[in-house]
Amino acid sequence: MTYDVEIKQLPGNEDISLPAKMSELAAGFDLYAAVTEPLVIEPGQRVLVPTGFAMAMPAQLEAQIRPRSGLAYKHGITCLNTPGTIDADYRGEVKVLLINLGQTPFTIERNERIAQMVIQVVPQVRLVTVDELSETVRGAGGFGHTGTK
Ligand SMILES: O=c1ccn([C@H]2C[C@H](O)[C@@H](COP(=O)(O)OP(=O)(O)OP(=O)(O)O)O2)c(=O)[nH]1
Ligand SMILES: [Mg+2]
Repeated sequence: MTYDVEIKQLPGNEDISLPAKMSELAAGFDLYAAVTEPLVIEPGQRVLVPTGFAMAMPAQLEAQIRPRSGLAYKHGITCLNTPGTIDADYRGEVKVLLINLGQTPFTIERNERIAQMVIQVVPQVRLVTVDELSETVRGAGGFGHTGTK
């Protein structure tokens, strides 16, 4: 099924590319930095990077902001809150929270691709409060209880 998702370029960002897929079957739309001037992220520093656009999705969708593996592998640049969550009712500018986990400063240029956005269907769920939960073999086991590591 194909969903229509509205995106709106925000004033002053006409030169910033809108989210775009880099290959025909790419899962994510790459997001571009709307920084006004080159932005240096020092090792260990986190920055909230504007993208220059806002969006409106049908109620059953969410958008996830994920790191780009190339930036992560080559420079240690990743999303701190990965995956970031864009709610269907959010109308503000989409922003990307980056952190530099590398050992050297990294400079983001205006209109550079900094992250990607994957849009997914969120099942409509109702939470039902109960006194007893159904039993399972796993029960309360977790956090590695099936192995030694
Ligand atoms: O990487 C992100 C994460 C969030 N947002 C925007 C869209 C999202 O709908 C809103 C709220 O995000 P979230 O629910 O993760 O943050 P919160 O700390 O719970 O804030 P709020 O109280 O506004 O929900 O912020 C972004 O632009 N980029
Ligand atoms: Mg929230």
